Amino acid sequence: MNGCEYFNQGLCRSCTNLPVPYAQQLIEKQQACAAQLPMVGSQQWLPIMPSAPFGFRNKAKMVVGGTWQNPQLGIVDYAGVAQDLSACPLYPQAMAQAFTPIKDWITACCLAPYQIVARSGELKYVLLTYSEREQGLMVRFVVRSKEAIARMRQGLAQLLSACPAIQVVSVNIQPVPMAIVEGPEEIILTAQQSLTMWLNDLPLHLKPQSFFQTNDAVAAELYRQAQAWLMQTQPEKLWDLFCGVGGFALHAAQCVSKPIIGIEISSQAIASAQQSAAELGLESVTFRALSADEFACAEKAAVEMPDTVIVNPPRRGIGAELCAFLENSPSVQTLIYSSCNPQTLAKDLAMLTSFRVQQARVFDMFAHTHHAEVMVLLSR
Ligand SMILES: C[S@@+](CC[C@H](N)C(=O)[O-])C[C@H]1O[C@@H](n2cnc3c(N)ncnc32)[C@H](O)[C@@H]1O
Repeated sequence: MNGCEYFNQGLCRSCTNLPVPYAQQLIEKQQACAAQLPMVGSQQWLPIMPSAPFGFRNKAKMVVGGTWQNPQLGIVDYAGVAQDLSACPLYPQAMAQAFTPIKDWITACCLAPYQIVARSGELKYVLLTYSEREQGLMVRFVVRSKEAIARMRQGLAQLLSACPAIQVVSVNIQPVPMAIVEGPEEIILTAQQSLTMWLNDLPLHLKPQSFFQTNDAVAAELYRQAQAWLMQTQPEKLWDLFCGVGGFALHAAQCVSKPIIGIEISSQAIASAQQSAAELGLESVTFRALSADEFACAEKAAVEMPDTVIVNPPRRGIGAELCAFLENSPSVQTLIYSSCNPQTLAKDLAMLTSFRVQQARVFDMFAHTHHAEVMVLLSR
């Protein structure tokens, strides 16, 4: 027995490591990361940050299957057969409690689940995010077209009264019959436009399309670790590249009173980060919506360079251009690289030949899977 009936009955295999006792999973994950990152010496690894074994995911990505009269939220196989995963133990109870009212509402609005093979139906995914401190939910419905939006607007009050934890409801339009989860257009139905996530007592305002770390407790420790390293190195000027809604930059501003610039490609995420900075009265932090590569190359010609850079890129890593930029920017003495993909981290570190690893730590953001978040402190 491992705490998940779906796994035990062979109905879901997403948590591939579930049969391995959690303490052993941590040992194996640490070993796998160390093997992928030979540039980190054995003495440089700090103890792995564990996750709670269950109830830790602050977001759920549910494929919608079944029929509008009897919708299923979970996974759908290639033959179109749906497996409901509403009782997945990775979700906090408050999130799990929302699934029934959401299903009832799908029925009330006659939202037909999208059929991949027939290319019929409307509703593709339900995406949920839970804020523990607010005890609030953001619910996004990914649909094929705008056909059902009027019905959804009309029924909104019914959904909010059936599940008062829901604070933000939006509809994402994804017309393309491909595996991409969401499309560029998002229509927010509620007056409230963002959900406030709290980490280490900092408010981070999450809008529907912005990125947020999956596991609150582990993310909070990730940001505290970055703070601890910054306290040691005492930066004079800091950049946070790929800053999202500002997690690293806002935490850095708690312990560094020098100028901090956060850069992120999503203007929505930047608006959220600016809102947090204003609420916290942080005048030393500025945020700009730009591609990190473009910003770095333009700034090099234009203004003062930083001595410290934090990077937290998507799975592809920072890539050759940004590595070359950091290599060729002698003012950059300290680099903190947080990665959700040890493979691309290893590739990037191999290009950063002027930097040496000082410390590294694995964060078990994605328990029961082979995925790992690794953060590394480097100095020139
Ligand atoms: C792994 S997330 C990290 C977000 C943030 N650091 C955090 O802790 O939540 C990566 C972020 O990079 C952003 N991004 C993707 N490509 C980018 C680019 N070329 N330049 C700047 N930001 C980019 C994404 O929108 C996303 O918010």
